[in-house]
Amino acid sequence: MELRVTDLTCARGGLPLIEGLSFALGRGEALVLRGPNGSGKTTLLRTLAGLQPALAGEISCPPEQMAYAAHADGLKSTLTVRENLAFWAAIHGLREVGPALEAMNLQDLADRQAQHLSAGQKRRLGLARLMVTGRWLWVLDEPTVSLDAASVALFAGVVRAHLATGGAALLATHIDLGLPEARLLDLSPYKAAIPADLGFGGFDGDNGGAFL
Ligand SMILES: Nc1ncnc2c1ncn2[C@@H]1O[C@H](COP(=O)(O)OP(=O)(O)OP(=O)(O)O)[C@@H](O)[C@H]1O
Repeated sequence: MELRVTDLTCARGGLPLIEGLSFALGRGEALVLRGPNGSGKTTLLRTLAGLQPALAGEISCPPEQMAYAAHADGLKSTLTVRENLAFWAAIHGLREVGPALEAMNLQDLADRQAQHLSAGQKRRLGLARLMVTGRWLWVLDEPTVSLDAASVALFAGVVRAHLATGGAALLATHIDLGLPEARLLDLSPYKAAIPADLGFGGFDGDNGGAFL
């Protein structure tokens, strides 16, 4: 099983951002997306995860096989850390949350409500959630935001363990995760041409869609 993306075009706000993108990601592999702010990394991940349609191209793997972690952690604020994990585990037909608690160093916080966690602790819980989905393909958007160096290292270990058990990970990140085995995919060559029918100055891809 693998993720195969063929000749993909993605857009945000109605404007194509990436076009002609093809790559493959198999089990046991990690792929890190690279590209400057606004180059479309989040847009690509959202498209793969089925949150928005592709303008063109093919994605071989359905969103149901992916665990997507976006900027927002998607936590239930009044549930405890353990209850949050149990909630997600139940949705995915799993029961065991102990290894996920341990892997992201959450045991001492297991009975604390998510709303009372620090930003980094919330992020650790959001990442521990990946482990109770049972899904082979992790699609991760800036997973290390708010994490300290020790937690980044913990997370790299979790990803490595996932790869070792036949998983795969596609990540957008600006930092060095400490995963030297990961391949890099630079999105710069796939930058979409500005549609000619815009008819004026251009589009600044990094300012939220303001026209110059
Ligand atoms: N909801 C939205 N509506 C319209 N345009 C958007 C929206 N969200 C983002 N954009 C624009 O789409 C472009 C691509 O954004 P995207 O978030 O995919 O880039 P990115 O490569 O992930 O950036 P970063 O490295 O800053 O996280 C940017 O120009 C951005 O301003």
